[in-house]
Amino acid sequence: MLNRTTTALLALLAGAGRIIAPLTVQHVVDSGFAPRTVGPAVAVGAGAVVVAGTASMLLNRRLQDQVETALARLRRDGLRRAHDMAASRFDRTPSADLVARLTSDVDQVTTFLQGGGIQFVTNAAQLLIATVIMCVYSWQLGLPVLVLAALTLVAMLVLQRVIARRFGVARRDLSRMQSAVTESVLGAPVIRSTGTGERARAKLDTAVDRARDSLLRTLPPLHANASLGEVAISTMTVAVLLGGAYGIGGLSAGQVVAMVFLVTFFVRPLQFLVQSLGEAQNALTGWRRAHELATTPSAVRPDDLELPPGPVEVCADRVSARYGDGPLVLHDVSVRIEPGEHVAIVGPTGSGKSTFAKLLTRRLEPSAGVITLSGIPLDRLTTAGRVVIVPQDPFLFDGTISHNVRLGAPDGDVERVFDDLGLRGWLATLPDGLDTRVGLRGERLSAGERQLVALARTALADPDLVVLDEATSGIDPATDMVVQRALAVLTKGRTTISIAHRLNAAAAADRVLVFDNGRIVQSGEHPDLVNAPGPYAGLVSAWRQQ
Ligand SMILES: Nc1ncnc2c1ncn2[C@@H]1O[C@H](COP(=O)(O)OP(=O)(O)OP(=O)(O)O)[C@@H](O)[C@H]1O
Repeated sequence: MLNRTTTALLALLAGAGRIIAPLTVQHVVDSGFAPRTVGPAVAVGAGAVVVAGTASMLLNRRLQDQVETALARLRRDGLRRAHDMAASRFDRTPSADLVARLTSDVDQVTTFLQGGGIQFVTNAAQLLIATVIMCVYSWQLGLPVLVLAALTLVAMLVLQRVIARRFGVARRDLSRMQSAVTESVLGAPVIRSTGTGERARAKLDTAVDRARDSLLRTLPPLHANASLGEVAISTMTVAVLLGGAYGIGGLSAGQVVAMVFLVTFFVRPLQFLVQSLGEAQNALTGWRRAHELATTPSAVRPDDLELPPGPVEVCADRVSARYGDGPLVLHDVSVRIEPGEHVAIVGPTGSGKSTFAKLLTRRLEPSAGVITLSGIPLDRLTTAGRVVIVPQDPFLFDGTISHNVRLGAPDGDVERVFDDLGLRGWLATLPDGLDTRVGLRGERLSAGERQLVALARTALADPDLVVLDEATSGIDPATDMVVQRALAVLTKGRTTISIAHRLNAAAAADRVLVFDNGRIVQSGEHPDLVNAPGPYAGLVSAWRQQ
């Protein structure tokens, strides 16, 4: 409350300080420029300017401080919520949208403030004070000024709409141009090798031209808006002077001059407020989008249960799944996986293997049926650190190998993990061992090496259920052997469900589940299934031919 009062007080001081000048001018004119009034009037005017300047500076600092602190909190809360978000929702939300909410949307507010938006408050105060003083001087002269101001306001708002619409188109064309530039740069090797440079450049030229034209179309209404302010000031000044000259309102010469000044002090903030309206709306939208993320209910519930220690039993009971409103892609899947069992999931492409893995890691919720881990329904469990998925192409952070494996744990443990997984030899081949930098998303490592880092990371997390999506390509035979050895150590004694794309991986599992068309159509040990009639025998013979 006290905070708000101080802010309002500073705004009034900043606004009123500027308006003292016309009053002192009136005093001097009405005294017939008597030397004894000029000195004090100048002193009062100068004092008012200093007070207004100081109040304005304090107000700006105060508002900027408060807003930036709030924005920092918004960013932090938003990121926490993004981390706490249910995996299924996180997967459905485009990552670009989440990133935008925490960066460019929040930046809109800062841009607005730095672009003078913070003077919104001072200008509003100035507008208010100028209106009151004008009406106190003479309502007969104040009234036409207010009527003209209302007409100007309507015209400005109409222009502002046009400006906003044209800027909207310009922003869309600019982002299309940015996408075209990004594609052209990232896809340069493809464009070069396919000899399609001419076509790619033509496409880019069109995007650049369109963005330029759209930006140019925003200029006429912007200029019209600026001119409108000048026309309004001139018209009102003439109205006040004519009114004053004909004695309307019975004003003294000094008061008429002061009124002329006040007209300027009135129209300028009006113009500023209307012009900033669009940016203020943008900033507000940005704020709202970030706020929406920061206040998303957390998916982590305080009454979530912990998994009992030790290897996990997995049970799916008549589970079906679909993506959004689409058709069912898993139908009535029922299976029980023993604690510590290694199960390989195989099947033709599109048969539902990854969908089943997504259900186990809650990146998708079943549309029917229940999945339990060690007897507890999955949606009642907190599984962080206990259930870990190793994807085909794991995400690596831009840092060292050690940083990517550790993610917070002490260094000693990292070395032990590499020893345990038999990866010392591989580490020795790297230029800086554990301190080798992996680059953005691990681009400086090969696909196989990224898998090794992910396996070490998983081993350090020490999970009880490992869901593994076996990498299908990009791994050379030598690295593959190292990966397989590390995998054997990692999965020992842990329940493991791996989506297998190769014969070796399927043959090494305790049991194979064969998916087809969203159903489990075969289940058993590899030697039994190979000789049994069914799709598995076909898959195996296809693998052998490869
Ligand atoms: N995000 C998604 N949105 C909509 N449909 C999807 C999505 N992901 C998968 N599907 C559909 O679900 C079905 C099962 O796909 P899934 O990825 O589970 O198959 P898969 O057996 O893992 O295939 P692959 O071996 O090619 O990875 C397919 O018809 C696929 O088109």
